[in-house]
Amino acid sequence: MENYAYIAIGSNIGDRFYYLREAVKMLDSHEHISVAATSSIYETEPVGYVHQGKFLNMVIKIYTSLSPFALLDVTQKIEQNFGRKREIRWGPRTLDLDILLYNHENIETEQLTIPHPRMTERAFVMIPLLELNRDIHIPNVTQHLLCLVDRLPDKEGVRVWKQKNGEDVFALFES
Ligand SMILES: Nc1ncnc2c1ncn2[C@@H]1O[C@H](COP(=O)(O)OP(=O)(O)OP(=O)(O)O)[C@@H](O)[C@H]1O
Ligand SMILES: Nc1nc2c(c(=O)[nH]1)N=C(CO)CN2
Repeated sequence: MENYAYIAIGSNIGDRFYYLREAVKMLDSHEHISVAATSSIYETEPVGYVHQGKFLNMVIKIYTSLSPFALLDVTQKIEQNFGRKREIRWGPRTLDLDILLYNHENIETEQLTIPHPRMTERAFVMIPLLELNRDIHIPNVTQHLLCLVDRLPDKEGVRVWKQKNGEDVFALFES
């Protein structure tokens, strides 16, 4: 599994914790994906379309032998598996998986953009990402990421909901 990727996971309908856990389990059970690290889980105020419930958000790091497009196919199938409906842009969803980074690649196609185009504007993504790797480098971003996050307007709405517990990927889910 020669490639790494960071994936943001969000849910704001139903049993949000269940959806996050199942998404991580389904990714890890794929023969070409191995989950290497999970952030804490954060409860976050909705951004964009604000008339919806709070989200649970987290970021994970994976290793994979899949191409970025094959990985997108897997994440979209997992979303569909949990009955995600796309009704309102940035609206409520049982499960949302965004590929943030794939190695150090820049990809710009209609189907897939990496780095994820809105990731640096979103504290609900950047705070868990920096928890996993404070020294992470995002292609084409020259600003210091901690300064960047400090200026994000949604930062106050991001609170730890379940602290990461130990090094085991699934330790988080056992308590
Ligand atoms: N890096 C990426 N990760 C996931 N999907 C992506 C990415 N880049 C482009 N897409 C495309 O975005 C499309 C719409 O995604 P989606 O409906 O999840 O958007 P959203 O979650 O409502 O908004 P946002 O993209 O701002 O998070 C997907 O069908 C997918 O093809
Ligand atoms: N707090 C929060 N707000 C959002 C989220 C999300 O995951 N968390 N996802 C969105 C669309 O991708 C739009 N707004």
